[in-house]
Amino acid sequence: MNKGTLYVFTGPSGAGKGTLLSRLMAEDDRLFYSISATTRAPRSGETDGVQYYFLTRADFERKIAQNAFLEHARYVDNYYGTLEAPVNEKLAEGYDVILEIEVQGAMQVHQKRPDAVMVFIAPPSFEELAARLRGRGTEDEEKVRKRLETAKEELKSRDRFDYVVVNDEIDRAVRELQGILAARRT
Ligand SMILES: Nc1nc2c(ncn2[C@@H]2O[C@H](COP(=O)(O)OP(=O)(O)O)[C@@H](O)[C@H]2O)c(=O)[nH]1
Ligand SMILES: Nc1ncnc2c1ncn2[C@@H]1O[C@H](COP(=O)(O)OP(=O)(O)O)[C@@H](O)[C@H]1O
Repeated sequence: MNKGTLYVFTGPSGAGKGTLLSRLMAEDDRLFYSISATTRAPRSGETDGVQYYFLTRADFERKIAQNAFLEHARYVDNYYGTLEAPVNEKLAEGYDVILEIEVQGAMQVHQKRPDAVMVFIAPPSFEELAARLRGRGTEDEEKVRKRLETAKEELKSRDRFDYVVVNDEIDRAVRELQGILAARRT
């Protein structure tokens, strides 16, 4: 029997998911942030086991075959996935577990765990999304373009979520997210 609640946070790359969630995590010790596995290369400053478990494609595919993933998807040129065991452990311990994942994976979780709370983080506009992604400076222009192409599709699925939070101003958006969590805990 799960004691905690599973939250799925989705939204296009550059919308500000990481920024908002790190703020949320810092102020709430009942939350557990699920560390995903990925085949993408670490960015400078990223460490294995902190931002992601960085796996080779062969290791990732082995884990798919072992059914180790709650969900997994290909995003742009890489695999990303949520390992199921730690999520279940933390929910059983009473933590609210946060998944920060893209849309295809979010829909898989929605199917498998209908009680998961689905939250879409949206940028104020497509232009602002592009500006944030370029401003972050973590991807070269070709990868930025691919992410923005994917974002056009992802933005169409916002209506399939329980909540849509527009990340216009960080403090305001964090307060809105805190309100969603508080409503689920009463
Ligand atoms: N399906 C799925 N998507 C993930 C997972 N982890 C991260 N993602 C998503 O993959 C996309 C790319 O992530 P990343 O390369 O770290 O870029 P960033 O999120 O823009 O910093 C983002 O939309 C992430 O939310 C996961 O475990 N499963
Ligand atoms: N509300 C906001 N206003 C302006 N810039 C923001 C806002 N939220 C996030 N950013 C910036 O936008 C970029 C993308 O945010 P990030 O959290 O990395 O997005 P995601 O995790 O969704 O890919 C970062 O450079 C971040 O500092």
